[in-house]
Amino acid sequence: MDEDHLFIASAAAPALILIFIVLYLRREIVPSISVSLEEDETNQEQYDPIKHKATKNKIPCYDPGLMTYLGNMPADNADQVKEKIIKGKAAAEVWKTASFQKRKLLLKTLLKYILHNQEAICRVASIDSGKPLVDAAFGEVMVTCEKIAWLTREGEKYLRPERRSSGAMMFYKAARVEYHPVGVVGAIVPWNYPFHNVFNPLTAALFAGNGLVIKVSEHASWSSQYYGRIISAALQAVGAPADLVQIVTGYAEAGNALVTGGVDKVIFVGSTGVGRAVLSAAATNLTPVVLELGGKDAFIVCDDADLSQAVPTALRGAFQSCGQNCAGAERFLVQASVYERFVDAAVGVARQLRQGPALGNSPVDCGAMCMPGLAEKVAQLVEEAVADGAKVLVGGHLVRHESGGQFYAPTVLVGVTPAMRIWREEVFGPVMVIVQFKDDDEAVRLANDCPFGLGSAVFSRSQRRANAIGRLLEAGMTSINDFATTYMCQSLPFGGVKESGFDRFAGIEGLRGLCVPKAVCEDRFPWLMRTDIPPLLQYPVGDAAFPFVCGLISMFYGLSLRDNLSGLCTVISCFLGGGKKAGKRKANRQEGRPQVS
Ligand SMILES: NC(=O)c1ccc[n+]([C@@H]2O[C@H](COP(=O)([O-])OP(=O)(O)OC[C@H]3O[C@@H](n4cnc5c(N)ncnc54)[C@H](O)[C@@H]3O)[C@@H](O)[C@H]2O)c1
Repeated sequence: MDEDHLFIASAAAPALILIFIVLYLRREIVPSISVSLEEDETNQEQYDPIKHKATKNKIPCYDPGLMTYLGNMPADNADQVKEKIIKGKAAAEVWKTASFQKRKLLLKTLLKYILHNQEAICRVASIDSGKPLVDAAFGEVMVTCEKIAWLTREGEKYLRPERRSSGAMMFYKAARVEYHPVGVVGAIVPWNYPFHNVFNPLTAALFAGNGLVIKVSEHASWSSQYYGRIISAALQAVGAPADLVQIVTGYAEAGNALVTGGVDKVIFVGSTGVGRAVLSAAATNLTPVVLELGGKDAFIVCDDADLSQAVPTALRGAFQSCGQNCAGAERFLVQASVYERFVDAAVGVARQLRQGPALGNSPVDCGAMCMPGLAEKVAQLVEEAVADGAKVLVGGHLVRHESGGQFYAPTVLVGVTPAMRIWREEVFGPVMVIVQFKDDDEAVRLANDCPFGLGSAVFSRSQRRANAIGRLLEAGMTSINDFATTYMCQSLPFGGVKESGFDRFAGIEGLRGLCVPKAVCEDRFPWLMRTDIPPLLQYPVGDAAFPFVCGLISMFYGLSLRDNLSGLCTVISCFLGGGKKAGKRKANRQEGRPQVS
């Protein structure tokens, strides 16, 4: 090395070390939290619906697969819910000024905990809902991690004030939208994904600067105590107000109190029937509501689809979490020429599915039905369809497991017609209904012949064809050559049309929906131009006021140059003539002289 190089190297080395030191000191330290799981250890007592009867104040909890009794959770009454809302409001007042850096730190603290405790989270969710660990890893943990990753990466960009055009007439004004937190969000969620259903509204609401009062389902309340401890620890670790998140456990009364108790926005995730009740209760205080309701998604397989891709995806769409997915595929529409092959392949796999308690002694593909009575409801829908001419190729019955758990067998059903109840009603269970179609028009007609419109999927080797079909589907979401991927792209809005609800949760739209979009307009060049009302428009207006305004309108909005120029001439002539008159009247007024008309 010559002397020059030696000199450069000796000068660069300290600079590099300095840069590393600065970067090291400036690195973000995400706090670690530790949360005890001991209190959630299950006992081995068998759940007994008579001995462990639900009461007004008490929710008995049990594992729907093993049927072990997990203990009771308190059922909040209306007053207790209102107290929680008040606490949440006070905390939200403090949190609304938290910097984006702090909000991100809170979310990253949660993410860090989740990543280091994936197994514990999946086990707790499996115990509470009956789903296998793999399904919990997908539907509870992975989507939550993606949501946090998106919020921390892109959320700030969409909540910062956004410039808007001010238009030709207002060229001298600067316009923008500011996104201010709504205050306290009230979320009411179902039982199907106990972990994700809590952390989904929580992460977005808190990131947008709000507090959250969340009511979990009476059918999956037990795990909420563990989530509550995670949330408290994370809030404390970043110095956020302790009361920022309030968890409500209870029945319909508690849900109703949350809707009517003064929250600033309601996110309701649940059935269409209860959604209607929530909407009508929210009308009392004119509280805005997002409704994320039921679904009965169509899954369309065209004759040119790659069946080796479509069939495994279809099976996951039908049997993930035992079909207890709002955006689960329920109606499989398959083109006639590939129908037999599709059915044979699906039946071949469905026959091999293992079912049982998620945390039992042997591995399972399908778990239990979380809600009591749901397995029987599914059985009734299938039996009725069979009585009307449908044919069960696999399953089609309740499963009597030694644990006594709530199981319905993974089922493949063909020969279903639109006249049957199972065609129109949400099953929310492991039933794959496969129907043939002739051509693309018929596929679209069948898919849209449904009161729901949440998700949808289209499979074709021609992406153009799949998109053409997808555009015609009455649904809030469409995945092309895949299933439910729109939800893994967390920048996309989630929500449906028709009886699947309205407004959007998740994505840019959902995040901004948790804010008040405040319109702000100010002078663009305050040092150069101020907005004064021209004298002839000041009260009392001058004689030329009307032609002046008409001239302005033609000048700015005329469709031809001639119109624009003619408007300009009118404005100038009014200004020169009428302006004087009005100016004189104004001067008279100011001097207390009588006005001359
Ligand atoms: N679109 C979505 O994002 C989405 C996601 C998951 C589940 N779901 C739907 O949820 C349904 C299954 O869940 P579920 O059986 O728990 O639904 P549900 O409507 O019975 O209950 C949902 C929640 O509402 C509460 N509730 C009941 N009555 C209430 C009232 N009068 N006022 C306020 N709250 C009340 C419940 O206690 C529960 O917490 C399915 O229809 C499914 O499609 C939709």
